[in-house]
Amino acid sequence: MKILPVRKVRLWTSTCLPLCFFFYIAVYCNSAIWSSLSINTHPLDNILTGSGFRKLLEERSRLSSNVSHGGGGKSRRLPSCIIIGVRKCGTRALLEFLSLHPDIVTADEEMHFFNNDDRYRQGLEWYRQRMPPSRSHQITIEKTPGYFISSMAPSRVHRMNSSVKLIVLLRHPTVRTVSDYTQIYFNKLGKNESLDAFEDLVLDRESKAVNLRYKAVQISIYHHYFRRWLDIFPRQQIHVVDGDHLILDPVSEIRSIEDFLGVPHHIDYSILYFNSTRGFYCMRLNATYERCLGASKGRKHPDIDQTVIRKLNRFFVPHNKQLFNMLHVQFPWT
Ligand SMILES: Nc1ncnc2c1ncn2[C@@H]1O[C@H](COP(=O)(O)OS(=O)(=O)O)[C@@H](OP(=O)(O)O)[C@H]1O
Repeated sequence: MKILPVRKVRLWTSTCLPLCFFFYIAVYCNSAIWSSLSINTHPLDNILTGSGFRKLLEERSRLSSNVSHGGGGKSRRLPSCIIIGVRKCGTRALLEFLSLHPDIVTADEEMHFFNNDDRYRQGLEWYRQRMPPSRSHQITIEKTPGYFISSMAPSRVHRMNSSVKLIVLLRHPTVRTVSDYTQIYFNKLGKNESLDAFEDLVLDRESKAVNLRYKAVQISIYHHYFRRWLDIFPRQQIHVVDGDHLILDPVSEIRSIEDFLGVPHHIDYSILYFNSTRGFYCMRLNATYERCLGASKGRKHPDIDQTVIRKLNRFFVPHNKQLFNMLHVQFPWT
C-alpha cells in the first residue's frame, strides 16, 4: 500500500474535504427545496390561484388520463352526445356536472349549429373545430337547448351521426314557462326595457284562455317538438331527464345518464354538495375549490296569481298525457 506524504494529506483535508462537504450540503439543500416545491406546486394548486374551473378540470383530466391511458394525444371530435334541450330545464347544470367526469369533455358554449342556417352553412368541419380537445376514449358533449324546438335540427343532427346519443331535460311545464318568463324579464331589465306581467302574456287579453301565441307556453307543449325527434331517432337513443328531480337529487339522475352513455359511475356526493346559500347543488373539485352556477341560474321566480297557475296546469294536462304516451314515461306532473 502506498503511503501518502504528510503534505498531500494536509492538502486533501484542508481543501478537498471542505469543498466536498460544501458540495454535499448544496446538493442536499437543493433537492430538499425542489422536493418541497414539488409538493407545493402540484399542478392543481397552481391553477387554483388563477385561471378557473375549466383549466382545473382539464388539468385533472390530463393527470388521470396520463395515468390510465398512457397520455395519448388529444384531438377535436364531433359530439357523440348532444343535450338538445329543453330551455330552462337545467341544461347548464347537467352539462357542468357531466364535465366533472374524466371520460367526458364538454363544449362550454352553446353552438347553435343545427338550428342556425348561417352556422350550419359553415359545415361540419367548422363545428368540429369548436369542440374541446378530447382523447379517443372520451365522449364529447355539446348543449344547445334551441335544438329541441328547431324544425331543421333533427334531420341535420341525424345526417351528422345517426347513432348520436341525445339527452332531453323536461320540467313541470308551468314551472318551465315561469322560468322562461323570468329569464326574459331579467334580460330586458339589463337593457333598461320592461316586460308585461306574466299573467298578461300567458293569457289572451280578450278570451282569458291560455295564450298559444306566447312562445314560453309553446315550448312547454313538449310533445309537439318531441314528435319530430322521434320521427327520426329511435326512442332508445334519447335519454329523458327529469329536470325538477335534477335540482333535488342530481346524482341519481346523473347515474342513469352515465349508464346511458356507457361510462363508469363517477359523479357522487363527494363531488356535488348542497349549497344552502344558493339553494342548489354546486361542484366541489377538491378541498379548496368549489363552484356554483352563475346568478342567472336559479333566480327567484315572481309571485304569480294562483288562478293563472291553476289555469296553466289544467291546460297542460292533456299535452302531458300525450307526451307520456309517446315516451313511455311518467312524470310527477300530470
Ligand atoms: N345546480 C343547479 N344550480 C342552479 N340552477 C339549477 C341547478 N340545477 C338545476 N337548475 C335549474 O336550471 C335552470 C336553468 O336551466 P337551463 O340551464 O337549461 O337554462 S338555459 O336554457 O340554458 O338558459 C334554473 O331555472 P330557474 O330556477 O328558473 O332559474 C334552475 O332552476
